Amino acid sequence: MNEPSDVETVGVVGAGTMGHGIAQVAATAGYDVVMRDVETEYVDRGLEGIDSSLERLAERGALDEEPSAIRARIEGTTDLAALADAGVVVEAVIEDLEVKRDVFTDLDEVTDEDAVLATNTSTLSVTSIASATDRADAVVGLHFMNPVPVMEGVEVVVGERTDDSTVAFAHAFAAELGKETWESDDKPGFVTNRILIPWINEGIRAYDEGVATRDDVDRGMRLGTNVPMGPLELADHIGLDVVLDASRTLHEELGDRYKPAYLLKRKVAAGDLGKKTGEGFYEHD
Ligand SMILES: NC(=O)c1ccc[n+]([C@@H]2O[C@H](COP(=O)([O-])OP(=O)(O)OC[C@H]3O[C@@H](n4cnc5c(N)ncnc54)[C@H](O)[C@@H]3O)[C@@H](O)[C@H]2O)c1
Repeated sequence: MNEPSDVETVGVVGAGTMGHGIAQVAATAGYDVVMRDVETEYVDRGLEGIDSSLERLAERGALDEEPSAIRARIEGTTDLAALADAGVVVEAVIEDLEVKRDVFTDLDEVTDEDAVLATNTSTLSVTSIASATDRADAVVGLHFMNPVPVMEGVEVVVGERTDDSTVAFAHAFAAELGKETWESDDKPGFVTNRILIPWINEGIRAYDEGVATRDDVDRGMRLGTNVPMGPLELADHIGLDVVLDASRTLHEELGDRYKPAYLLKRKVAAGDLGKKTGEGFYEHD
C-alpha cells in the first residue's frame, strides 16, 4: 500500500464538475495529475474550468504559485492507459453503478497493484463498486464536496472490504489536499446526502406546491436557518441530474421519504440541469 507522501501522480477519471475540481486541488497540492474523460471535448471543458478557477483564486491571493505552474502539472487525456503510473485514482464519472463498476474493472487492470482506487460517488454502494475489482481492500469512498477547491470537507466512506490501511490512506491523502475528513459507513447517502437530498427535494416540492416563490423558498432557508444556499440554488449548483440520480438511489434503498420531487424529474427530462446547462431553477450565464 502506498503512503500519500510516496505518491507522485494522482489519476482522476471524469473531467466534469467534480473531476476537474479534484484534479485542480491535487495539482495545487503539488501532485502530478492525469485527468481522463471519454471525449476530448469533455477533457477540454474540464481543463478550461480549472484555468478559470485558478485565475479566480490567484486574483484573491489564495495560491502560493502561479496558476500556470499548477496547470502544468495536469495532463488531460482520453486514454485510460495514461493512468498506469498513478499511486491513487479518484473516480468521478456519472452516478451510475454499472458505469462506475466498468471503470473500476478497467482501473484494476491498468494501474499498479499498490494503487488505491477511490470513488467520489454521492450515494452508491462503495462495496458494490469495489467488487468489480480484485482489490476490494484497496477501494474506498472519497466523497469530495462541490465546489472542490472551496469546500473544506471530504467524507471517507468505508466499504465492507476496505482495509484499515486504505482508510488511513484516504484520510491522509485528503489532508495532503488541505481537506478535513469525517468517516461514514457504506450506507445509502452516507452522512451528507442521506440528510441533504431529502432537504433539497422538500424545497422543490414546497416551491412546486405553491408554498412560496422560488426566491422565497431559498431566501427563507438562507435567512431562517443560516445555510449559505437554499435548496433550489443548491440543486442548480450540484446539477439537477446528479440530484435526481442520488434521489432515486436513496428512494430505492430507504423508501418513500426519499422519493424524487416531480418537478425535479420534469426539469431533468427537459434538459435543464442547473448551472452546467445554463438553466435550472435559475438562469445562469
Ligand atoms: N455535482 C456535485 O455536487 C457532486 C458532489 C459530490 C459528489 N458527486 C458525484 O461525483 C460524480 C461526478 O459528478 P459530477 O457532478 O462531476 O458529474 P458531471 O456530469 O459533471 O461529470 C461526469 C463526467 O464523467 C464523464 N464520464 C462518464 N463516463 C466516463 C468514463 N467511463 N470514463 C471517464 N469519464 C466518464 C462524463 O463525460 C462527464 O464529463 C458522481 O458520482 C456524483 O454523484 C457530485
